[in-house]
Amino acid sequence: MPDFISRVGPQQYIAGNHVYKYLNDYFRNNSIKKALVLHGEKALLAAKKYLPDSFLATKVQYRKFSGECSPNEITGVAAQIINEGFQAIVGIGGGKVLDTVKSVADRLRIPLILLPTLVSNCAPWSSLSVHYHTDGKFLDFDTYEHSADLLLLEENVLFDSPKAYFVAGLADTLAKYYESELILTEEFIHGKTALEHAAYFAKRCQRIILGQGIQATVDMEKHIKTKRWLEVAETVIVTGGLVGGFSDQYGRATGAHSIHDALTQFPETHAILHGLKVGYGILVQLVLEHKLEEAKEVLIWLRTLNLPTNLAELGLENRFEIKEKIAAAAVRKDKMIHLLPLNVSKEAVYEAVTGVEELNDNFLREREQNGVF
Ligand SMILES: NC(=O)c1ccc[n+]([C@@H]2O[C@H](COP(=O)([O-])OP(=O)(O)OC[C@H]3O[C@@H](n4cnc5c(N)ncnc54)[C@H](O)[C@@H]3O)[C@@H](O)[C@H]2O)c1
Ligand SMILES: [Zn+2]
Repeated sequence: MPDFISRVGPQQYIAGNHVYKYLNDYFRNNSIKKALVLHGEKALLAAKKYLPDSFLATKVQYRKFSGECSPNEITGVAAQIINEGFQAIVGIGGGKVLDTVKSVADRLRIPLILLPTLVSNCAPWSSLSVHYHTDGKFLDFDTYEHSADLLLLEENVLFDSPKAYFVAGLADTLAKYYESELILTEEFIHGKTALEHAAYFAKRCQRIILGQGIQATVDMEKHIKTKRWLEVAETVIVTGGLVGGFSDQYGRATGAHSIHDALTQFPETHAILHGLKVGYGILVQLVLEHKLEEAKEVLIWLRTLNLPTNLAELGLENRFEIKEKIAAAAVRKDKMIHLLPLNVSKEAVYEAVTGVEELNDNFLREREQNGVF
């Protein structure tokens, strides 16, 4: 087995205005006469006005997504494709729809076309799917040899998509830098071109998101589509995807995502979007690494975006039992936190969670002293 495998990204990637028009060319160039479109309901509503009025030589049929990227859904979609002779699959939606069509395309080895309708994570870019049981419980994930054949990022659809997912996507993408920093060290990546690229893209995620993420969110609120907004959106979808694409197991989730996973044991956090729990996880990881200045920088960034930075804002009490449960779950043997080149114990995570509370208290105290309320 090779040391690591790069699955860089889609064969073709087009971002811009009215890019769905390219679908007709793509179908014609690849002699696709019949294609199935799997779509979310809101996703299709958002995408519809940018889709071609008609498909020239291709019969396109729409199928509504069941809501979960489950083995049942994948088998059902694959069966329809086989029974009705579709030659390609198109996904229109968020990460769950895209992950489903990726699994179907891998199973049937047919062309895969992705039209994401959210700026929430790098699912449009990556060659992997996260699978769930029909009831929404996590099942497993699968990586594929083939990436998407075509990825179309329609700026208008993405710009009009819900801001909450965008902001959560920023925090999730920011984590890519902090989670891989201790692994993709200068010494380790030296001379390994793919890993050097991964480290470059991870750093770029951090720089663009900390530097421009807040302003891009304001642009979205004011409904002013700026170059800056586009750059930040592509950072979430493309640059974030390139980190994992180039680095395989070395650029995976580590500390912040283990804290995220530990938080999911509390029903109070279920309604909080994935990226927000990961954002809090970055703080815990940085305190664990004793990087208090960086933790403060991320804390200010998160607070400016009104994202949770402490237990109370996650709906949890700052109590011994809660912190103990978070620490115990985060350091379970199978957790990615152990990929960090640190000896991470339950006690250390407990201390880090406590440290994040102190960081919050200090920040609020300083702010009060400076007369800002
Ligand atoms: N494959 C990967 O590399 C990867 C990476 C990160 C996350 N994921 C997976 O992605 C999933 C999460 O994806 P997600 O956050 O993109 O959301 P999602 O696919 O769960 O969709 C969230 C909601 O947004 C709605 N929606 C989609 N487009 C919309 C639009 N334009 N306007 C209004 N509503 C719209 C959907 O109908 C849905 O209700 C999880 O299953 C996660 O495991 C996969
Ligand atoms: Zn994540």
